[in-house]
Amino acid sequence: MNPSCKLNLLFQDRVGVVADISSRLADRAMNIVSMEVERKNELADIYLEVDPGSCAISSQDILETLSGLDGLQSIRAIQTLPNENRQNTFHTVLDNISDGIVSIDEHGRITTINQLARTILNCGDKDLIGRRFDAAVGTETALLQCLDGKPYTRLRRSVSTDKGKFEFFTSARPIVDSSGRIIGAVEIMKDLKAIKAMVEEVVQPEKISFDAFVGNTVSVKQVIAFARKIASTDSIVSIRGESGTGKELFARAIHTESMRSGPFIPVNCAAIPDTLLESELFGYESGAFTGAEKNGRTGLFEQASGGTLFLDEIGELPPGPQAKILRAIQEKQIRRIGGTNQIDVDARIITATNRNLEQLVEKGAFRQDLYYRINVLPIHLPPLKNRPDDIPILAEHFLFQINCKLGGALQRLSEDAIQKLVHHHWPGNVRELKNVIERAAILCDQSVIGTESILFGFELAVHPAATVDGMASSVGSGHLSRQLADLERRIIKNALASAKSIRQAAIRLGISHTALRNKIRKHGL
Ligand SMILES: Nc1ncnc2c1ncn2[C@@H]1O[C@H](COP(=O)(O)OP(=O)(O)OP(=O)(O)O)[C@@H](O)[C@H]1O
Repeated sequence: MNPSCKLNLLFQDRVGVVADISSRLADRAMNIVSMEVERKNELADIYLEVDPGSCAISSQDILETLSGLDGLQSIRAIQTLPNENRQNTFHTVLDNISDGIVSIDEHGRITTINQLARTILNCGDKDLIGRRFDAAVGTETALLQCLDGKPYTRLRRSVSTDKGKFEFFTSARPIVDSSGRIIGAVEIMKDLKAIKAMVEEVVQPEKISFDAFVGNTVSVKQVIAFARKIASTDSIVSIRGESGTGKELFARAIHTESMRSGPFIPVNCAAIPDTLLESELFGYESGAFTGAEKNGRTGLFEQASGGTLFLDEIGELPPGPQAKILRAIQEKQIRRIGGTNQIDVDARIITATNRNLEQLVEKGAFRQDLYYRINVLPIHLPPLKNRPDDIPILAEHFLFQINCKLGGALQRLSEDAIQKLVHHHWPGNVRELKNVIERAAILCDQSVIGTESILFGFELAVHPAATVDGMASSVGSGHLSRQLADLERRIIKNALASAKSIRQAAIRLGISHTALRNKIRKHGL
């Protein structure tokens, strides 16, 4: 069979151009496979695909056949017609999106199906276009019911395919023409594994970048710009700011941006008992002291080598460790307790404190030489009350995170609720805001969170419904079973919000993992 020939002809626009082309080709027994006409000003741009039929006609013959036509300005052979290009682009886009998509016409015949939908529906590379959906795919027929005007949203399905088991959420909508008549339906499938990975990335991103540090005010933008500049250096950074202003988050972002290959090791200097501080920081050799691990232990300085050691609450360090840390920073070497060798450590140091280090130095509670050593690149994180414009976006950010974690519908804050947040003085800074929003999301079962669910610390004592204990005392009206179900839902929501995983929440609630999963499903959480 001879290959088809594709041409682009440019004509002075006139009546009968298309008819003339058709009749010339018909006279020579050549068939038009497709023709596209684009009118531009006085010109007609015509794209043509011709099947030369069984006769041995070359593309040169076709060019000659059409060359004498009235008004023809140019004629050239082309590789693809515009519609083919559009189709190719459409299929490439469709195959590269992360949802499975299949559409059918009004008779239930497949009109589009992308690569992911083929995988999920286990139909490989079969030619499916034009085939009845139920005959071709055979898994379920809900999409066909959509042709009767029955859409569905997020139905959970699972199928076993030769590539393994697929669990997915599927939604479908009828396709209507301009008069409202149903002319087809489209189904969109979301792979559950991909959704879970995305939720994890949102709720607990592996790498914290400055994008995770939410804030649009000038002061925040300035500290981020400064931190970006110095992130890749080895200099010690000292982050100052009230409790809950995001010092650790910021330190993690600097570490990520520094591109150091080693780990980020956070140490809360105030949380480690004085007697253990040195062994934790510098490690020890075997048999260094009674109760020590048999094979000795690597300290946090060594663990952070090649990465970042984050010394949080450095202002709380007792004098002994202060001197040793100073030496380790200056010499870039440590000696394990009970050891004789100096060990090289290449850890970038970031310190943080909410204390006034200058006052501590004055009082003699913090070594002056250590103060000067760590105060090379100070960064001050502003308290939340000084940047009220950031409150709404931070609140939306935390609400989105908790909604993703709880898995229910996305909520939003009412304008009054936002005003209540903006007018609070935030002694606990961003951490307090995060807690307030999480509590509101748990307390409120509506899609819009109002002021009554925005409760600050001082309001909790007088608002019984804000605690799980209080929930039981907030007796409403309605059948007991309904009220109990409502209470159960709130308790589960609460447990899920405060636990790291469903398994952990189940342990806290004293029920099995499966029982909790069933209840989560029952309550649509
Ligand atoms: N700008 C921000 N954007 C997003 N989340 C933030 C921001 N600031 C703080 N957070 C969140 O608030 C919580 C408290 O932040 P973080 O622990 O970093 O504060 P901190 O200043 O180190 O507190 P502390 O001094 O008590 O140790 C964390 O959950 C953190 O992710």
